This record gives sequence, structure tokens and C-alpha cells, in this order.
Amino acid sequence: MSTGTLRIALVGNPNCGKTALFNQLTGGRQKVANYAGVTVERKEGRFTAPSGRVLQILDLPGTYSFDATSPDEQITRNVLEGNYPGEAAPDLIVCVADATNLRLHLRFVLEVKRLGRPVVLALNMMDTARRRGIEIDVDELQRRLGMPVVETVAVKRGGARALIERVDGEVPVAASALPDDAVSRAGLHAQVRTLLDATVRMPRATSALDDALDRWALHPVFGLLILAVVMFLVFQAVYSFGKPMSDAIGDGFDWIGAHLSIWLPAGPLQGLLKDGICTGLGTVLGFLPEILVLFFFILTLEESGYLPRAAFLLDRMMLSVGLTGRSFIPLLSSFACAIPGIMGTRSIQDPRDRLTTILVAPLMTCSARLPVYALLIGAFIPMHRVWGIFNLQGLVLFALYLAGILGAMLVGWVIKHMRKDRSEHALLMELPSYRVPQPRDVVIGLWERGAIFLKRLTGVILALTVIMWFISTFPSPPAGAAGPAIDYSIAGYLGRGLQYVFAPLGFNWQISLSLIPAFAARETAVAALATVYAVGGDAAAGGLAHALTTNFSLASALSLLVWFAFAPQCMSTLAVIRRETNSWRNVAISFSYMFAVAYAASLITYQVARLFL
Ligand SMILES: Nc1nc2c(ncn2[C@@H]2O[C@H](COP(=O)(O)OP(=O)(O)OP(=O)(O)O)[C@@H](O)[C@H]2O)c(=O)[nH]1
Ligand SMILES: [Mg+2]
Repeated sequence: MSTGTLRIALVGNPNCGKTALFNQLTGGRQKVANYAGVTVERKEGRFTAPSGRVLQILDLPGTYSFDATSPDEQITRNVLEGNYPGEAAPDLIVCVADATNLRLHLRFVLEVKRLGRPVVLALNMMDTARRRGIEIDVDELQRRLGMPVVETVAVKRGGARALIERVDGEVPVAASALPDDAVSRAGLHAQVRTLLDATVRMPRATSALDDALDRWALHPVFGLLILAVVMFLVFQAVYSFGKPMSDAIGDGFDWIGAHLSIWLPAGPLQGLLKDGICTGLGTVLGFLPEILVLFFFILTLEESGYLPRAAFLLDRMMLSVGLTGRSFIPLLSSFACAIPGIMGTRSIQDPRDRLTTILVAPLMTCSARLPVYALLIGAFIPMHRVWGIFNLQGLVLFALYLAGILGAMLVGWVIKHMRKDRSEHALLMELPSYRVPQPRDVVIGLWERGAIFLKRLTGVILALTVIMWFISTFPSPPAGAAGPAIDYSIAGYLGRGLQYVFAPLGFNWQISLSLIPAFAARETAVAALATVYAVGGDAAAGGLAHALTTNFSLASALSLLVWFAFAPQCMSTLAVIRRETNSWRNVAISFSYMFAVAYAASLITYQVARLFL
């Protein structure tokens, strides 16, 4: 047997478990979630089979058919046909099919077979299939398809054993290509029906529990009500569970900061460690629990299968504002970060809908904005109970997220009315089975989120914080200077210059200055403010929140919150818009419309709030 590397590509309809199988085989941590279109890129991993042979595994975006034309499906097609730049066609195709939904998935299996290349069929989700009483005659299926068929359970340890044994053995010979008359669409349908009749016994088409749940979840009135309650509870939870943990971290850093001034002699080193790193980074790190709580809910919802239902419910509403139900999941991913959200739009087929989604995705509140929101809300909004059950801080946070969503709808609506072609597409979307989330996937997802956060914190945020500390400390004030030292530093001059632009929004020079590093990474605004106030000597008692409430009016705080809701997003987002749309023009449009909206909204907020507060 050959000991060379065997190159295997995983293909199949969306949501059949390709990535789960890939992770199981390679020990990878690619994102798995219960909706179609999770994987939008080609991902590669390695794995050594028991025989010692190295298998190189490719995870590919799901594809409904080779006729399909969305950008992610194109990648799969190019890889399989050997047209992907710099890559030969794979040695073996593992076609993954959801055993509970063979009526849909077998059609694609037949399309793959038509390629005339070596194929193994993995019948995945066999655990669910058995539970539902679906019986599959594997030998007969194998005989009729003319390719090896194995059963897998991608989410169970050892659930890919049969597949490993099969691919570690001899490489199957190429499936014979079908004669041309059998490949018309109607021909494929007929073939699938014949295959199903001969090999599968299905007690009923769908699960009774799914149907019962969907009667509520998809109900035009109760469905929307359930959606609203779910979203609302998530934000309440972020405050109720996240806040106490955040406070504990904040207290820890206060303690370290206080001791640094005892342990170290006064001077630049003490200043850098205490005001720069400990106060700046510590303040940002304090918001990690809130981010993790939010993601716990997002990941759980993703795995449950509920999200495509929400997309379905909102489809009508989204069409009326120039988006489609298909935009829902990319937009939801943008709550993590606009970058995966914008990349997720690859599963939107219509280029026009895709562009609209890309342009509004940065309006969704990314997790980098959470520290800024949490800081300002914590400082300015009292911890009241509203109607005895809701806390006011959670309500304000919810309102800010809502502002982003409504802003996106408004912009979508404007774009729709600016373009000539206003046709709408019906939403064709698969509703996956409901599933109890796998604790392992949720833990991996949280771990990945935490790791991304810490990497940003110790990378770009650390670097920017050190720079902020440096420019707020140097040059030292001239001898006999009367004002605070920081007024003579580079930061002081820079901030006062910027204040000309931002004073109408109610921003003082410290805030105006913090907007610059925020453009590289949002959270840095918090670190920058913490550092600038610490260097200025304002944050000594009561920390940053105290420094803010003494230097800052409620009207300015509201205006700043509104600014962060709409302001042009970080540089990396603009870079991704450039890459995904291949156009600087879209970057310019995106930046300028957001700047204009943010400026106008903050101006109105500040001027109105000043009248009433
Ligand atoms: N019960 C059960 N669930 C599974 C199995 N394999 C995958 N899943 C679940 O099915 C869902 C989809 O899995 P993914 O691996 O993301 O599917 P995919 O084929 O990569 O999907 P796309 O990337 O969208 O094409 C997730 O919720 C998984 O947890 C299985 O064998 N049994
Ligand atoms: Mg996938």
C-alpha cells in the first residue's frame, strides 16, 4: 500500500456535519453550528491513520448543487474540479450526507458521483437517524451507488472509526460516471426516489418534536414574541451574570495597581506598569466575563437550530428594508465581530443583497464595543430595577444593540430605494432539526472567543496602550508650568486639536483622543481613557468610572455611546470589506456614510440631552 499523503476532500450539502467530522479527524477547532453556510472557506488539516499513512483533510463549504453559484459554493466546486489556484484535485472525495435527510442529500451524492472520481459516502448523524427509527440498508445502497458507504456520528468520540478504516485501506476506484441522459434534473430526482424506495425505511419524514416546537417558533405572532423575549433575556443575563465577575477582576487590578506604587519607586517604570499596563489593560480585561456570557448564549442558540427559524420569521421584515432572511445569520455573526459576519455573506447568492448586507454588517454591535458600552453604562446609568424585574443598565444595553439593528434597517431601506432594481427573492432555507447543544462545542467556542480577546489584548491593545501612556507622559512640562503635566504632553496637544472637530458632540479632549486608537481596535478606547486619566492623576480614587463621572456630563456620555453605535468600524473591518468586495469604492462608501450618521446622531443626542438633563 502506498505510504504517500492521501488528499481527502469533505463535501456535501450544508449542515450535514462536514466540519464536525473534520474536527473529529484532525483534532481541529473549526466552527460547527446548526445552520447552513457556517463554513465559507477551504480549511486544511492533517491526521495520521493507524497504518501510519498521512491523510490531508480538506473541509469545504457546503454545496446544494454544482449548478449553484454563491461565492462559497464556487470554492468547493473549484477544489473538486482541480481548478483551485495552486492545488491539484483531491485523491479521494468523502461525500458526507445527513442520514436523517437523504431525500435531499442523495441528489448531491449523485452529482458528485458524476464527476467520475473516487468517492466514499459517509452517512452522518446516524445517532439521530436510529433514534427516529430510520432504517438504511447500507449494503444495498453501496451496491446501487457503486461506491463504499460507511456510517458515522461526527459528534461522538470514535464516531468516525468506520470512515477511518475505509480510507486507510485501499483507495476506492473511481465511481463510473453516469451516462448523460441520467443526469438531467428530472433524471436525478427519479434516481433518488428509486434509491430511497430500495434502501431506506423512514417511519415519518420529520421529527414529531420538531413539528411541535415549530408550531410555536414559526407562529407569526408567538414566534416573534418568543424571539423578542429570547434576545431580551440574553442582554439581561449579560448584566446579571457578567457584572459581578467583571467587578471582581476590576478589584483585583486595583489591588495590583495600588501595590505597584508601593513596590516600585516613582518614575517612568512605575508609571508605565501602573497607569499604562495595569490600569489600561486591566480595565479592558475586566469586560471579558460579559463577552463570554454573551457568547455562551449565542453559541447555544447557534447549536440549537433556532437561528434559521428566526431568519424565516424575520424574512418579510428584512425584505421590506432591502435585506433578505439570508442576511440574518451573517448579521448575527457580526455581533461577535463584523469580520466573520462579512465573510459569512459569501453564502448569499445575489451580489446585490450581499453588498447591502456587507454595508450594514458593521452597524451590528460587535463584542469589541461591549467594554465601551459597559464602562459608560456602569459609570452613568444607575443600577435601578425597572418594574421589579429588569435592571436599568441591562435595558440601556439592549437599547444600544437595538439602535444598531434599527440603524442597519434604515440604511438597508435607503439603499433599496436608491437602486433601480427592487425585485425581491423568495427565501429558500433549510430548517435544521432542533438539537441539544453539545457542551464540548460550546466550551470550544467560548475558549476560542476568550483566546481571540486575549490575543487582541496582549497584541494590538497592549501596543496602543503603551503608545498612549508614552504620548500622555512626554514631553514633561517645562519648569514652572502651572497647569497639569498632561496638558503639555503630545496627547494634550493632539487631544485639544481633535476637540475642535468633536466639541459639538460634547466630547472633551481626552475622549476625542481616545477615538484614534479605537479605530484600530474598539476596546482600546477604554484602555486609552483609563491611561490618560490615570496619568493625569484623576483616576486615583474610585477608578476610571469615578474619573468619568467627575469630568463628564450625562449628555456627553450618551453622545459617546451613540457615537460608538454608529461610528466607522475598525481598520480590519474596512480591510475585509475591500477584500470581499474587491473595491475601494465600497470601503469609502462604508466609511463615509458611517461617519456622517455617527456625527449627526451624536450631535443630536448631545444637543437634545443638554436641554433636558
Ligand atoms: N446528532 C448529531 N449531530 C451532528 C452530527 N454531526 C454534526 N452534527 C451537528 O450538526 C450541525 C452541523 O454541523 P457542521 O459540522 O457545522 O456542518 P457542516 O456540514 O460543516 O455545515 P456547513 O459548514 O454549513 O456546510 C452541528 O450542530 C453539529 O453539532 C452527528 O453525527 N450527530
Ligand atoms: Mg462546515
